[in-house]
Amino acid sequence: MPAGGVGAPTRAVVVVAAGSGTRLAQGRPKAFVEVAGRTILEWSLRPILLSPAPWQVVVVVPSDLVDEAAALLGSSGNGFVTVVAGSATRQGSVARGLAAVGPRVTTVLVHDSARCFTPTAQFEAVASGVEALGHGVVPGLPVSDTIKRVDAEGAVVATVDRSELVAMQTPQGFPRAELDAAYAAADDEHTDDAALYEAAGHRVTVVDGHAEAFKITTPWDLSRAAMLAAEGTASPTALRTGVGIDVHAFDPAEPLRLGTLDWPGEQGLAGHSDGDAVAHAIVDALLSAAGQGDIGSRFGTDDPRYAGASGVVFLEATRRILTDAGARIANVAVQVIGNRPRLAARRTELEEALAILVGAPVSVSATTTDGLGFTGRGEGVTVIATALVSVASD
Ligand SMILES: Nc1ccn([C@@H]2O[C@H](COP(=O)(O)OP(=O)(O)OP(=O)(O)O)[C@@H](O)[C@H]2O)c(=O)n1
Ligand SMILES: C[C@](O)(CO)[C@H](O)COP(=O)(O)O
Repeated sequence: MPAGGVGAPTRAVVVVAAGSGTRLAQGRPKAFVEVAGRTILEWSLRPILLSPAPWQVVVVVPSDLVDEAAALLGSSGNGFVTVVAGSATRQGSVARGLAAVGPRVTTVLVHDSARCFTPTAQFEAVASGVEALGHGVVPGLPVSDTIKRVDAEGAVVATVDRSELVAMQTPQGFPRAELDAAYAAADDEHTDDAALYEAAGHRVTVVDGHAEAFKITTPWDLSRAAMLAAEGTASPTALRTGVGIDVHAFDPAEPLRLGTLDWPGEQGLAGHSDGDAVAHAIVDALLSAAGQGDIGSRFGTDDPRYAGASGVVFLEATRRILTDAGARIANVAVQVIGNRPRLAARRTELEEALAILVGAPVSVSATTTDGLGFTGRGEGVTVIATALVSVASD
C-alpha cells in the first residue's frame, strides 16, 4: 500500500541522517557509525518503532548511501518507511525529507538521527503537543553552565541570565502545512527547524527534553552512547512474526461479514461472533507475534460481550492489547482459502479497511483448493494470517 493511501498514518517523522560527522571523525558519515553493534541510524529509529502510534518515517541519508540504508532498514518491505537522499546542509536535507511526506500527514516531526537515544515518550509528547496547541512544539533542557557573552577578542561583555535559556533538542514538531510553507519561503539558513518556523511568524512552545536525547557530535559523545547501550538503557528492538488460522462453515441463513466488510448476496459464516474469519485470523496472528496469547484466551466464547461481536471489535481490542504491551505492528498478510466470495474486485477496499483498523499495511490474497476438501466442496472458508511486530528486546 502506498505511504499516502487510505489507512496511512497522519503523523510523520523526518529523521535527518545525511550529515558527514566531521566532528566525530570516524571516517564514515555519522549515521553509519556503529554503537554496540548497531548503526546510529538503526538506534535512532528504535524509539519510533516502539511508539504505539503509527508513524510515516522518512529517513534522509547521504545520496551515495540510500541503497545501503534501505537494505539496513528493510524499508522495501514496509510501506511506511521511505529513504531519500539528503543535501549539503541540514536544512536542505530536512526539505528533501518533507517532500517525501505523504498527503494524509497533518503533524510532522523533524528529528536528528544523531540524537539516537531519544526516549519514545519525547516523540509522543511533541506530537500530541502540536495536535493540542496547533503550533510548533520543541523539547528543550535548561542550561546547566554559566553562560557569558564575549567579544571578538574573547573579552567578557556580559553574564547572561541563564534562567531564560533552554538548549534545543529534537524531535521538533509542527503542523505539517505551516512547516511546508515556512520551508518554501525560507531564504536564510537556520540551525534548527523551530528557528525557520519562528521566522515565518509562528509560535513555538518548549516542552521538557531528556538528557538521553543528547546529540552525538564528538568522540566523547560516542563513548557516552556506548555506555548507555551497554547499560541497557537503550534496549534494541526485536522483530517477531506470528501466525493465525480460522475456519468457519457457511450458514445460508446469515449475511456474510468478512474482513469487516459486508458481502451482499453471499452466504454468511456460522460462529459465536459474526463469523468474520479474516478478522479472527488476524487477531490470532497479532497476539501470537506479540506473545499475548490467542483469541480464545483473550476473548472467550463464554464472554457475553463477544456474542455476535463484529471483527472491528476484536481488531480494535487486539490493537489496544499490543499497544499496552509496547508492541508495534509492522504489517499483516492474509490468505483466504475458499470458493466464495470472490475477493479480487474488492481487494483494495478490503486491504484499506483492515489497514485502518490494524494501523499498518495489510495485504490480502485468495486461493481455492481445486475442489478438494471442505473448502473445495463449498462448505466454508479457511483463513491464514501472518503478522510482523516490533517489541523491545532484552
Ligand atoms: N547536510 C546535512 C547535515 C546534517 N544532517 C543531519 O542533521 C543532524 C544534526 O547535524 P550534526 O549532528 O551537526 O551532524 P553532522 O553535520 O554530521 O556533523 P558535523 O557538523 O560534525 O559534520 C544529524 O542527524 C545529521 O545527520 C543532515 O541530514 N544533512
Ligand atoms: C537541530 C539541533 O539538533 C537542535 O539542537 C541542532 O541545531 C542541530 O545541530 P547542528 O550541529 O547545528 O547541525
